[in-house]
Amino acid sequence: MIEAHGIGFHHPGGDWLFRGLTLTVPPGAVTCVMGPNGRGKTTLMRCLSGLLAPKEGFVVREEHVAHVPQASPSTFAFSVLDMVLMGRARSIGTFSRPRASDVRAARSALRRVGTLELAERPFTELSGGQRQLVLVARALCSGHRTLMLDEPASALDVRNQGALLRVSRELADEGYAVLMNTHHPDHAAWLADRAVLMHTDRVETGSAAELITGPALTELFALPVSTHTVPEGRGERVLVAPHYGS
Ligand SMILES: Nc1ncnc2c1ncn2[C@@H]1O[C@H](COP(=O)(O)OP(=O)(O)OP(=O)(O)O)[C@@H](O)[C@H]1O
Repeated sequence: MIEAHGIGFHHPGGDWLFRGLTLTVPPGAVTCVMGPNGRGKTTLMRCLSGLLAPKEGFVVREEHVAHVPQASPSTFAFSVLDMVLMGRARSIGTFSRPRASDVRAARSALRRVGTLELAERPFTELSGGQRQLVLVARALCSGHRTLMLDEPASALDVRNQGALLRVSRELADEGYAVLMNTHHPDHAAWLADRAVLMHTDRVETGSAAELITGPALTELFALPVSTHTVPEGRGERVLVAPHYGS
């Protein structure tokens, strides 16, 4: 659980990205943050996880946060398994060797995101999408029950996007607090229980069902967006259709 009380942030010499923002990232739910490029989604996530200190207000965290950054190249050719084991650095200790239970947890996290067969490969040789999935496994392996994922699907093919969405849903159903920045309103419509819409002039927070609507997304992205309800499984699914123009 994370609670932000009236937080605000601006970079040195920059305008306020948000001010007076109060929101909760509750356990047992997925909260999706959406907004245009450069609006401040990553900055907000870094304030919530403790990587940045807000310039006003304060954040209450019940426990450590597992943060999955936007996929970035790694300089050192660690094996994928070692990369995931780094998620357990706090429990392993700086100069100790991982225990068998740590290795089991790392392999289990890799299996959960469908990348166990990559365990012995050097992380530097993976594709962008494979790296993203391994970084999610590293967060899972940490044992922390608050997960923050910064655009985790940006390099994934549609099958792996589906796998990531299903794992995120399962984790929330198991009681994790999941916060996800996404450029895919369709993903948010499928996954989110709660939403944070970072409009140009304000930030809205609330239930996903109320906030993720055609008119709200049209305003958010300054582009016509419609939503369509279609049958899926035993329920219904909201499809989001941006109208890119001709
Ligand atoms: N270290 C920094 N110093 C100064 N300005 C910064 C710094 N980091 C980010 N910014 C600026 O803050 C604003 C918000 O950046 P941020 O990365 O939070 O946006 P975002 O919504 O996550 O963007 P995107 O969707 O493109 O990833 C941008 O205008 C960016 O240029």
